[in-house]
Amino acid sequence: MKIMRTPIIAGNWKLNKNPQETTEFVNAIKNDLPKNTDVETLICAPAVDLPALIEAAKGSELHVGAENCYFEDEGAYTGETSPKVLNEMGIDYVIIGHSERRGYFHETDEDINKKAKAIFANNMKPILCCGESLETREAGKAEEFVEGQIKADLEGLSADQVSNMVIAYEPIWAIGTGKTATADQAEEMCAAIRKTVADLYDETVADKVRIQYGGSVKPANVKEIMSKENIDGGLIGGAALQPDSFLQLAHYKD
Ligand SMILES: O=C(CO)COP(=O)(O)O
Repeated sequence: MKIMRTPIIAGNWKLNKNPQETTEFVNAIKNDLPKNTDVETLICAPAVDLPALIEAAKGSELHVGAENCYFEDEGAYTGETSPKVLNEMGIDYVIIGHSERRGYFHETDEDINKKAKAIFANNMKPILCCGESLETREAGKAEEFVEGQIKADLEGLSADQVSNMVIAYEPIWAIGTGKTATADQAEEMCAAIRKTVADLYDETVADKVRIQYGGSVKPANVKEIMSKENIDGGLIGGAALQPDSFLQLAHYKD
């Protein structure tokens, strides 16, 4: 029996859309979103689009998120985004540890852990991404690898914090490739992540933390993925860029 955690359907726009496109997208979806208590919806946009996203989403069910931030609130860190300012602007969630940031921008588990702490210190919630490469999966080491990421990234976080955050399992080989992990593969890893949280904290925390799957989620496969016991949401790239596709994902229960 699936424990009831509020499902969370989130778009990660990556480096796509400008402020005008952001406003147009939100205007196209905002009156047709599910009630927050039924399915939580969220768009995570590039930092330069956040003022437009926040303005357009005002008064609607849509939550607003950033794709990244720094772990310091202020100082001499040219080019970085302050978590303090994101909170002041009205941001709810911040994605951390996406494989693109780990890979292209050399973010370490230590950086990601500091970011998680900074996000909580600023009253927002992290969406912590984890996931293995194809090479690691083929070597039979996927679970061990992801467990290592989770342990390092959650280091020093309280039970209450972890209960309120989101973890996104995104196998690198399924991102933007059209190659989805099967719903069973996704479920297997999400269950392993929940068990890691239970081992690090306790069953209550593990029952509360929401775990998303990400990697080629689309309207055609979202229902099956969301039917799995340990999957509480989707973190969606490509299929979250078009309003009609995002609405179909958000209404996967209908
Ligand atoms: O990386 C992802 C979301 O963070 C997944 O991207 P796609 O849905 O385009 O595969």
